[in-house]
Order: sequence, then structure tokens, then C-alpha cells
Amino acid sequence: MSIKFLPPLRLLNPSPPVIRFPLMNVGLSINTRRSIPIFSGVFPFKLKYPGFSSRFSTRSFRPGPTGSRPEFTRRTGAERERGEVRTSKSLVEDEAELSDWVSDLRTNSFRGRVTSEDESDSDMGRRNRSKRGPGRDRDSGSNRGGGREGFSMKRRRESDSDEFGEPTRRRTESTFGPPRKNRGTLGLQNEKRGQGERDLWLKRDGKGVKGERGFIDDDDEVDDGEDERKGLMRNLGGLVTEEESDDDDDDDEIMEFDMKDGPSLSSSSDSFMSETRFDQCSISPLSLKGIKDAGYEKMTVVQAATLPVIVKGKDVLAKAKTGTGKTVAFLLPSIEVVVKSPPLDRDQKRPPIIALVICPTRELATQAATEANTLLKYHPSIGVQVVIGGVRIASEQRNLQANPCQILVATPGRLKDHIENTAGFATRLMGVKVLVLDEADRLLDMGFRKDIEKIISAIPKQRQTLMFSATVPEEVRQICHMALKRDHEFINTVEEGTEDTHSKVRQMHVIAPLDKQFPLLYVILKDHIANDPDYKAIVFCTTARVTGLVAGLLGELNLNIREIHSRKAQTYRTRVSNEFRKSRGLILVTSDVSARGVDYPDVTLVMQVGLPASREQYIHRLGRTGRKGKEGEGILLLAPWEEFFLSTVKDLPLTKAPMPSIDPDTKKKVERALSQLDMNSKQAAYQAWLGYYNSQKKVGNDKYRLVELANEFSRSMGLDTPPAIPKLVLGKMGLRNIPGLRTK
Ligand SMILES: Nc1ncnc2c1ncn2[C@@H]1O[C@H](COP(=O)(O)OP(=O)(O)OP(=O)(O)O)[C@@H](O)[C@H]1O
Repeated sequence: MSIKFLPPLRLLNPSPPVIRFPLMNVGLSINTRRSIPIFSGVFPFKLKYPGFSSRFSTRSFRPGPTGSRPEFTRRTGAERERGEVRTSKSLVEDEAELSDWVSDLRTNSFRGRVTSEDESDSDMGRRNRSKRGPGRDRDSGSNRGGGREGFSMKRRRESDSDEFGEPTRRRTESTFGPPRKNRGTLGLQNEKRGQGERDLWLKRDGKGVKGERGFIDDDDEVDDGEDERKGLMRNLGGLVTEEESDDDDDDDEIMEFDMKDGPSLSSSSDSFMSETRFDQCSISPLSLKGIKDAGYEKMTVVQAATLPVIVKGKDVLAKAKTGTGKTVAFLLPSIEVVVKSPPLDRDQKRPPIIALVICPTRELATQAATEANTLLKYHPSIGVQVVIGGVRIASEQRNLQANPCQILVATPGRLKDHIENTAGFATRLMGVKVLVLDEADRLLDMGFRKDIEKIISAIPKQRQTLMFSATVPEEVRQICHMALKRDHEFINTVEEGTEDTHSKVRQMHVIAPLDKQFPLLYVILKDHIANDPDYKAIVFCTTARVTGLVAGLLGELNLNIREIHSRKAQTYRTRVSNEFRKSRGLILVTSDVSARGVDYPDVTLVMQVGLPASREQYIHRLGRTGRKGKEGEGILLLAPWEEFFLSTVKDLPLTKAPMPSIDPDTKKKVERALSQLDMNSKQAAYQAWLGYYNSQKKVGNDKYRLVELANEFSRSMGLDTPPAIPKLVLGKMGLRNIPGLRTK
């Protein structure tokens, strides 16, 4: 999904955001031998930064014209066209089941009731869909137009869940080596990359910092991102590697903070935590009670960095590593805005929605609402509702009417539906004081941007906007003005010169031809299981159909697997997700529906098989392990012709793993297991594989080579002849008359 923003688009937003770490109430001293970018008045806590560059420039805060809001970025004709042709596919094959699932979600605690009921689709819903055309409903629509996996311009989404299902444990016999603690998957020692890895302690003693506060200059921030839009923008985008620096405010004052006192190092395991307690911030007592009950005492780094700024009313774009508490970081201040607003008048015909949280997926929206309700435990008068695709819109409409809420969590497509079709909804949105874009880079990409523009145009300009993500590619920085005020603050808790990934997550890659990949996957997983009886692994595959195939294979090989992808019914996904959340000794085979935001505790290994859709997607997938400061392991399995991907993550500590050996018995075992798999699943996987790689510019540009590779993949599944593909599909993929393909 990599799409490079076109030059005209970039020029529209010349003004860079202000970048700073927020001022805390206490002074700091920073102990390190090196210059670091400024945390001056900012981080009264300890941070772990493994690799500081020797010198950073910082600049002071220079607000832009307050109150001025940029016009929406206009898209070029070509972009508009791309937006129009994109399609998406359903993640919910069984809407009634999804309704059950949503209804089950914390029904007791959702003050405004989760908006779903098991009932037939409304006329309105049907009208909406037919109006939008096939595949248009990103949130709820199935790929009704026949856009099959792999060739339609669609996006996959992420998944998560909540509670149910008993943990299932079935241990596979450990056959390899000593416990993982000592050895690691692939028999590697725990290679702590980055010798001299250091923790930086920022002490709250008010000494040692020049100036009261400082601001990180991210002019040098380089994002050579393989933009995750590439899967979406099939054949249009590509694997554009972008290396640019933001050089448009070079007249800013440059300040340097020299750290003369030598480093204070720590090997603390909780570097995502700050030393700041929630009660040190201006949070209402009832929210504090809710936080305490949730088990949170101190803030995480991103919470401590953003909260003081947000409660002052500033717009914020925040970047923080995966699993470091961004959800609370945006929910808590949003709740505080609601707390300070006049209480809801239940008799009011169209009570205002005060905080609007937008998430790219239904699962994340639901997860955020669940977290909101946890925090709202002692605010009985504040209601939360969720509007998400896959739930009948009429049901949501009734719930919105019957249970007015001040906080609405939504997915973009469904929110837009309500704006257009739900009586009085637009009026209610005029009360919005806080807009949150969770996974902001995802929401601003081409798959969602049109909807987001529409939504923004439906809420007041006088509002506060918060954008959060673990990845903020340069393109997003360029276009964030469409949502944020010009004087917003970019709070980047991932220090420049350090990785976007967690230092405690060992990252390795294995390069092997396709015919070796299934046996290798098996060997690696077996090794991991053998080394860690408490293993909990996730295997990411390129597409839903390939995920299905891999899950089938690993199941045949008697590994304890579960499967989540968009071809599975939502209730099944939710059940599996809940089971996986609570289990150990389990492998989740999944597509990118699980890549972002899903908070599975204690995942020990994330395997990525095949080309990740983008650098960002690699990071988010990897972020399913190593959450909350824990250790983890990530292995990327690529074919030699996919090795180019490594250049897009060259700043990450991804090391080459020793090639695991595949003994003849294992080879035979895998071949046998492959032969047991259903032919249909192989056919579907082949077609999906072809579609996916066709969309990846660096692979798909050469159609002849692409087909050769696809047929290699076919052989790796044990097929002598590649499956035939419908002519229509090949036509859509632009693959008609390419030698090596069979048509039907
Ligand atoms: N102050 C806190 N103290 C302890 N745990 C916290 C705190 N805030 C959040 N958490 C927990 O940290 C975990 C990760 O939080 P969350 O899912 O919000 O991370 P994230 O940064 O949004 O991750 P991702 O980028 O993958 O979406 C959750 O289990 C959450 O309950």
C-alpha cells in the first residue's frame, strides 16, 4: 500500500507542525554524556533509548497562527479516481453473529448500550449500500461486487476482541534445545543488538537542563516508509521508498542541550512507564478513581507526555511505540472535556456528542469503547456508544436515539452513513469538542481519507483534535493539517535516532525460497514451542486466503493453531481472539486484521511470512509482542526476491537469522500435510497470492516474473499444475495472456 503523495499535495501544506515534548510541572535533569533532543521540561521519568545519536538540534516552540485552520487538502484527479475505485470486503459474513458479539461486549458497563441488535437490515442500510455500490462499505460491506481477495482495491482490517472462551492449552512436545530464555527461537542466543544500549534517565530534580523546556526538532526525521497503502492502491501505488526531510522552517531557533554529566543507564524493564502519577495531572477525582480501579497508577510515557498538553486544549499528533498505552492517552483527556461540559439533558431532543473517537476498524472501536467504560466507572452520567460497520444501521439509529451519549466511538464509513442518513445526527455532531483519530496514519491514508474529510466537515472547526499512532510517516505529517490546527504539537515519544520498535523485541529475518518456506515455518514454530512451554505465537500471512491455507497446514502438522482473518465470521473471530488473549501454548495464524491495535498480552513470537504490506505494517504486526515493556521475538520470513523489503526497515534492528535446517523427515511430513489440504483452499490461496503480489509494485510490475513466482508458490503447495483462474479475474489483475497462467 505504498503510495507516494503527489507533489502538488505536498505543496499544499508547507507549514510544519510544532514539535515538542510537553512541559511538565517539574524540572528535569538529563544525565547523559551526549546531547539529546530535548526532554527538558518534559519527561520527569525514565526513558529507554538504546541508540542516541551524538548530537541533536532542538528548536523552540513557535506557534502558528492560532485558530487558523487549513482547508482540506484537495486531492488530485488521479487520487480522487483511486479513491473512487477502491473497494473493500466484508469482515462480517454473518451480521447477526456480529450483533450478538457486540451485544455481548460489556453490556453491563456500556452506559449508552452498544449499538447493535440482532435484527434484519433496514431499508436505510440497504439503500446506503446500493447507493455506494459494491464494496463501498468499508466497514460493513462485503465484497459484494465480486472483488475477490487479491485484486480488488481494498484494505484489510485489524481485529481484537474482549471476553469469552476458556483458555485452551495443548502443548506440542518440545524437541529442541534448552528453554527459550537461554536460547531464543532459531537457537540464537539472545542477541542484544546495539552494544552499549543505554537507558536514559530523566530525573525530576530540576537540574541540568538548559531552558525550561525544549522541543525536539524532527526536521531530520526520515521516513523511508513502505507505505501501507500499497495493498490498497493496487497497481496504482507501489513500493515507493521515500526519503525526505522536512526543511521548511529552517529559520526556527535552534537550541542544543548538552548532556555533560554522563549517562545514567538503566536496564529497567518498564521503560514504557513514566514516573508521573495520574493524580499529578489535573484529572477529575472521579476519573482518577476509575483509573485506579483499572489498575493504573503511573502514566505511561506517552500518557505523561501528551496529557499535560492535551488538557491545556492543544491539538496533538502523538507518536508512541506499540503497546504503550495510547488508548488511555487519548481517552482520558477526552473524558475530561466531557466532564467539564454541561451535563447531558436526557430530555433534549438532540443531545450533543462531545467527544468523537474514530478508529479504523470495528474491533479497535469496540476496544476503545471498552476502555472508555473502564475509565468512566465513576461517571455514571457519561455515556459511550459505538457505531461500527457490520452492525445494522437501523439498530444503531434506534440506540443513538434511545441512549444519548456524549462519547461516540466510530469507524469512518459507518459514521459517514449516520451523518448522511440518521435524522438529527448531524446536529448532535455539532456539539463535538474533541475529535480523536486513533491509528491516525491509517485513517489519513487513501483508503479512509475521503470519509475522514467528510466527517471533519461535519463537526465544528472550533474543536480539539488528537491524533495517535505508533507510526507517523512523513506523508501523514504533510497532510495532518487537514485535521489538526496549524499550531498543533507533534509529540514524538520515539526518540530520533532510535527505532520505532521495542528494544526488547529481537527481530530476525530468514531468507529462503518459496519451496522451503512451509517446512521452515514449521521448524521455526516447533523450535519456539520447544524453547518456551508458555509460548504464544502469531503468524501473519499476506492475505486471508493464504492465512487459511497456512492455518490448515499447521493444523495438519498438529500444531495448536487458531485462525483469524476477514473470511471468518465475526463471532468466530471474536471467540478465537478472546481465547487467544487468555491462552498460552497457542499459535494464532492471521492476516492483517490483527496487525494494529490488538492488545494480546504476553505474545512471545510474531512471525511474518511473506512481504509485509509496508514498513508501517511490519512495525504494527511486530508490535503484537513486546507490549507493556515485555520481551518478545519477531521473525520475518522472506523469499530472496522479497529481500528488497529489508531496505525499508534498515533502521530497525533486524538481523539475519541462521538458516534452520530441515531434516528429510520434516520435509516429508510437511509434504504429506500439504497433500491433505483441500484443493479449493490451494486454489484460493494461489489466486490471492497472485493478487497480493500483483499489487506490490516491485514484484507486480514485471507480470511475467510475477506469474513465474506465483507458479513457484503453487508448487510449494504441492501442486504440479497451477490452479486455473477465471478470465475476468485475470483481466482485472491486468494479467491476461501472460504465459504460465491457466484460465477458466
Ligand atoms: N498507565 C498505565 N499503566 C499500566 N498499564 C497501562 C497504562 N495505560 C495503558 N495500559 C495498558 O497497556 C496496554 C497497551 O495499551 P494500548 O492498547 O492502549 O497500547 P497502544 O499504544 O494503543 O498499542 P498499539 O499501538 O498496538 O495500538 C493495555 O493492556 C493497557 O491496559
